Amino acid sequence: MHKKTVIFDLDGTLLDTLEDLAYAGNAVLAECGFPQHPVDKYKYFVGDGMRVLMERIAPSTCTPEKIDQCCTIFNRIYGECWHRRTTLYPGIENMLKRLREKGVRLAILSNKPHQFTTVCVDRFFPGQRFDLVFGQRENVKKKPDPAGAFEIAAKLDVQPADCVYVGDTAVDMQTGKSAGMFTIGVLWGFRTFDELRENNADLIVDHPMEIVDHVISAG
Ligand SMILES: O=C(O)COP(=O)(O)O
Repeated sequence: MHKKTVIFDLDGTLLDTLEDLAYAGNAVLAECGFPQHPVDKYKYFVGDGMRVLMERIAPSTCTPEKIDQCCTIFNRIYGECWHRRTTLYPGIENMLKRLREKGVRLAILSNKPHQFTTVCVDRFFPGQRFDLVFGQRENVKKKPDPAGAFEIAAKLDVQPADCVYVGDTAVDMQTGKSAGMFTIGVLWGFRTFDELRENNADLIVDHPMEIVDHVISAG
């Protein structure tokens, strides 16, 4: 197998963004006078975009208008703290370097708001390592809809079947599968082996170099 394009999820796959996301989420709740959540719970709140994150962390009695207000506050607070505790997972830098050396094209497709996705990539992956970077954009259906994955394949002029989608959640596996891509689930992110397996991951890995091994069949 030599798949020439690899599309990555961002939060929980390339970047450990959990603490900054939880800090911002809890600061929104504090500002609204709502109860906060332990950081680890955010592993399950994150993954379906900012608005769903607000719906999950706020009390279920919140009106859509209140959720709008939470989104506005989150944008402000996360806009200040997004880089404070965020780091690359171990081995990511080397994996990307190896894939690049092998001529593999690299892209990112995240449900993180697009502007935050691009600032994170610029800051943590300087040097234009990616051919395309898409966060959640207006007028493009978010994951698990395959629209963004199809758009990347089309823009890079590759067949979806020649792409690999790498992520850490059910949403990621569903996205890759509905786009007709080979899916790799990673175990260093926010979710479990069982979640990835139940959502039809083609391969589940616990070290980034396993991605290189499986994308580049020989050498
Ligand atoms: O911000 C989110 O909801 C998730 O972002 P991700 O798609 O990069 O995991």
